[in-house]
Amino acid sequence: MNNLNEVTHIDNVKLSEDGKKVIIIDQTKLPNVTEYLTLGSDKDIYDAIFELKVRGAPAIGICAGYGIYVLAQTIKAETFDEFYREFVKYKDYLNSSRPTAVNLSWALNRMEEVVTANKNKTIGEILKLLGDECRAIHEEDIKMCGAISEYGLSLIKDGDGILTHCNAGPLATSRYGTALGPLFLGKERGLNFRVFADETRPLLQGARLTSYELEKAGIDVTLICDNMASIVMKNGWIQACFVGCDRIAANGDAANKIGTSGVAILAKHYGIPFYVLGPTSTIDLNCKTGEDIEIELRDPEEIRNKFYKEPMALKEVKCYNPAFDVTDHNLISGIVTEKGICYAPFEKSIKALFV
Ligand SMILES: CSC[C@@H](O)[C@@H](O)C(=O)COP(=O)(O)O
Repeated sequence: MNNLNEVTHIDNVKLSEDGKKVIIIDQTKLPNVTEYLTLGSDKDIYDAIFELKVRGAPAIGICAGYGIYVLAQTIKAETFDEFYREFVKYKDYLNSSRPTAVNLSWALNRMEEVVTANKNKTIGEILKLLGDECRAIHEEDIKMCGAISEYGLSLIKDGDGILTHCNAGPLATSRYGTALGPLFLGKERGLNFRVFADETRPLLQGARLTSYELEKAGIDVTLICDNMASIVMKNGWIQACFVGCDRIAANGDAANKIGTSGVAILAKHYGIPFYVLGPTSTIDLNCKTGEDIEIELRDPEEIRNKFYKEPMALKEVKCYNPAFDVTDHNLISGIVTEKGICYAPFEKSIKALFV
């Protein structure tokens, strides 16, 4: 296996062989240590998602699917009603771990539908179907990332400079990734891109994960601080911006890691195309616009002293720490999904994906 293959085919979330545990790579330890964690309890799974040990919208969905399956197997119930009551408790608990990435509730709802559609079956049969469903969620994501990578690759050419924000590579998904997928696929086909990765304050997904994945795969990557995006664009080094997404509203407004909307505004200023790449599982038609998307607020300590030996601000200093922002659809050149690329007017092109 070459390094490229090792990166694109990493097993960041999987089910244990006996199907009773979820195994993840602890992304908080990367890039220094590759440590696998085995999750068996509801608290283990909740904490892994809340603490970003597993992160990235599609990976969270895959982990939630496997997680609820693992927990469903521990339910002691004589009747369907007893089983369903406990199942919903676990589902609601996992669903409350993070609010913004819709893939979490999307995967959990899919799993619940398996239960409700099969009330007449035995609990053993329902468990078997749940096992099939969570594996299908994972398999489908692998296929979706492959298709997104192909469509994304059609938007860029050999030698282009691409700016990305946060991490939307294999660690955040299943294989290849979304925003980084076209770059890995291009590399496989002998194309060379020059990537600028925003470090992505405050949790540094760009520094810790994106530059790690790209460097390991032999792709030309330069890490920059978030406030350097403007200068690299002005220098003429960026031909396109590729970012992932956590929830896309029906009008094309797209929530992604905090700082993404700033990149889009800069790109518009410099006349650089700005693409959002994500699976249709990240589209939430229940959100009419970005206004309907809940933005996760996280612990101020992540700004004050995470990753520093000494705190970087006084303990009493107020901090505002939204984990995501919404990029206005007017700033987006195209939304790349596994079913094709949506262009403005997004309301129409997004709707067409679901007919
Ligand atoms: C393919 S992952 C797309 C997004 O989930 C990603 O860009 C992002 O914002 C992740 O945020 P995180 O807080 O690290 O889970």
